Amino acid sequence: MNATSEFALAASNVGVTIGDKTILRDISFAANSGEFVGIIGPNGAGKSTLLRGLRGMGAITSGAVLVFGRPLHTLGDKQLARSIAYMQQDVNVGFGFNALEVVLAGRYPYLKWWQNEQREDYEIARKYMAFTGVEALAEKSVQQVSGGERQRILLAKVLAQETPLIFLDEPTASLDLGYQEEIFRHCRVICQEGKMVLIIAHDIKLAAKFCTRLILLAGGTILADGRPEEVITAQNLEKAYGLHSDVFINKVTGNLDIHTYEAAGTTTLQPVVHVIGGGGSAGNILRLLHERSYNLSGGVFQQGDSDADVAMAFGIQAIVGQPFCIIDKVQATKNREKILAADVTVLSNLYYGQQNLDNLEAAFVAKKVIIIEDTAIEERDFTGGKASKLYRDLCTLPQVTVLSSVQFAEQVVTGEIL
Ligand SMILES: Nc1ncnc2c1ncn2[C@@H]1O[C@H](COP(=O)(O)OP(=O)(O)OP(=O)(O)O)[C@@H](O)[C@H]1O
Repeated sequence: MNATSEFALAASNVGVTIGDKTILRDISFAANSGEFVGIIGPNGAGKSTLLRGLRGMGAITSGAVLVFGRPLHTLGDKQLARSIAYMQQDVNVGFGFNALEVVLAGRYPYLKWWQNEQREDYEIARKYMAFTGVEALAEKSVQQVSGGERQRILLAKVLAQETPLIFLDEPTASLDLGYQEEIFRHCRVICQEGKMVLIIAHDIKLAAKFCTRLILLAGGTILADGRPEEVITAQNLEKAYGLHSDVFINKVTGNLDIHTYEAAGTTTLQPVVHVIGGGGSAGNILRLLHERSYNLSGGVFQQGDSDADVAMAFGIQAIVGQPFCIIDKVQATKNREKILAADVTVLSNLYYGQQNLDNLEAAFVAKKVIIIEDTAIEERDFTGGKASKLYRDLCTLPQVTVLSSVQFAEQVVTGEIL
């Protein structure tokens, strides 16, 4: 079988119907050797049915599957077993077998019916047990190993089959975070060595971190297929899972991250709110209001400031200035335009220096102001008293309400304010 000239795996218009129920329809994709493909999607989307069908274990009722250019149904059992190794979900591991015997069973496609495993088979089994870190368990009964150890033994078995394609159906289910990451890391190495792995995963963030490509299944068909950042979008998550979310690159981890929330307030017309902040003082306010679907803007934040990052992650329009620079005329004007356009302006528990004093001055033009005060202004004033005076003047205006951040959050949730 030529492993270089054709796609390793190609499905065209694959469908599965059981009885009168259509479980899969119009599934088309092609994958190359070296690709680490994650299949994600909600419960009942058809992921396991697809994997079984692609392995020739469940009847495909329409379409075609090619393995290195050859129709799946033309491959004999042993040929198929030398092409695709498949780790099923919740597989029963034979009672009374030790770990080495389980892994050795992966060598069956290479043995004649009268043959026992040869020295080479033992060497191969031990090699993959060492790779997945279970070599020391070789003589141990598989009934006496932990869930994580069991999964790594089964992964070694699948690898010992030495196939160019490896299908894994939720191999990380019930594993702790450490073992989950380990399985994905092993798969990444295997793919870098030229195999193709198709893995069903429920942990989208983990799949996005390790897989080179994701296929999102929903309602029995492919909703999205591509690089993780192309597939994992708020729109796709809403369509597939009915989830309200924000998808962003986590600055701490550098990985794609998802913030999910229960949408509230979408049925009524929400007021326009402008949040004045900076230095991390506005992040919680922006998140709270964004989750409740307020029409938001923010500023003037500084580049690199976490308030600017929160606004960007949530797609909130923000005015952002240079770090350590005085708010310039353009930013000051834009800030006032947003304040004037807003029904309510929230002034966060900001610390003031000369460079951001204009944020406080700008609040005077607002129709209605909610000041968030967690710390006395004197402790936040690095302007020699200028900010404190302005702040006290602002507090005396009739359109101003002063609340702690806890009171503000409570009143937003109960709908008393805004
Ligand atoms: N043999 C069968 N007969 C009838 N319906 C079936 C059969 N096998 C699966 N289904 C149905 O097909 C749909 C897809 O099931 P499948 O197990 O492929 O989903 P899945 O995406 O793997 O789900 P999960 O994430 O819960 O494991 C489900 O609605 C399931 O009930």
